[in-house]
Amino acid sequence: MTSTDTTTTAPAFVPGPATPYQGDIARYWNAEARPVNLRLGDVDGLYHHHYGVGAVDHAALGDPQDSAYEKKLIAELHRLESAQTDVLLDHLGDIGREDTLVDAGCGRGGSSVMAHQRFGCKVEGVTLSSAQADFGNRRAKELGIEDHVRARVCNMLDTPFEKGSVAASWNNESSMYVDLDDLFAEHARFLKVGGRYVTITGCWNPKYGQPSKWVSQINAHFECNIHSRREYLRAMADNRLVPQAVVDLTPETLPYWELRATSSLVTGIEEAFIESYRDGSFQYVLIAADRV
Ligand SMILES: C[S@@+](CC[C@H](N)C(=O)[O-])C[C@H]1O[C@@H](n2cnc3c(N)ncnc32)[C@H](O)[C@@H]1O
Ligand SMILES: CC(C)=CCC/C(C)=C/COP(=O)(O)OP(=O)(O)O
Ligand SMILES: [Mg+2]
Repeated sequence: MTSTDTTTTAPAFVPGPATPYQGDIARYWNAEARPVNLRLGDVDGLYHHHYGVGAVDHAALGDPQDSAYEKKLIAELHRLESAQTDVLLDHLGDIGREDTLVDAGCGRGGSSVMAHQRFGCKVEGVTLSSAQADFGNRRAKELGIEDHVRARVCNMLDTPFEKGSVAASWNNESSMYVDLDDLFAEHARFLKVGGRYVTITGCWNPKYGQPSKWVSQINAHFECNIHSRREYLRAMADNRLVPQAVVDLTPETLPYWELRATSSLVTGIEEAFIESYRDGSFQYVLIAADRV
């Protein structure tokens, strides 16, 4: 058979979006090509669609007047985004090479690749975007890990994974696109009893009262629907997910945003994140939960 002979393989069945909203989100991510994501990913081939955590290494950045400064700034923002994934992976518990993990809302697959590189396990990513799934599968092939890391076009509320078959799963900045009860019911279905679920997410702070104007601006910018911290905890409790750790990463992510706001790659959403984190209306949170 030649590489162009397709007669023996039927094309995979890809269902259409479950709702018109999901069609909007698929179109959004199919068209997305912001330099702030592609140029950061080009640093080492890990492509993320999430934000960074940790202190800025000012010594590594050097003098802003230096001609190499912009390149160093991009590398530093990317380092902080990969550090965010490391924090998420730190909370997955003991994962073995034989385990399967699910990356729900996997984007271009950066977190999936890092999980495989750390644990040697299989990682199944799902995204609404065929462009993202193709991109992630192409990267996995280039890295020679396509038998362990795979992305597919699939609604994370209705996945093909068997009941109780998954050791751990996560949503890395992807839970603001779905109803949390539906989301956690699906994770609880495919996770093993004793398995681990982790989310890193932006959520509005019930202590503030209602979503602030900044939160509304972020929702409009990304066409998403940010939930409150209370909604996360309630929906987990209702779906056999018992929080083991709730970590407020807001102070850890602010330096990333303050640095990003000085770069040439700004997208215009920086002020909304900085102001809402500062006024306490919005929080960057990690929740790790046991499937009981
Ligand atoms: C902000 S990106 C995060 C990507 C990735 N988790 C990361 O950290 O790089 C949001 C992702 O959620 C996905 N998504 C949104 N709703 C989804 C759904 N119902 N099913 C599957 N993926 C979904 C989008 O396709 C996109 O890949
Ligand atoms: C914390 C919250 C509320 C996140 C919303 C989800 C989202 C769009 C994340 C970043 O994606 P990206 O990396 O594509 O965005 P950008 O282009 O701004 O870097
Ligand atoms: Mg980004």
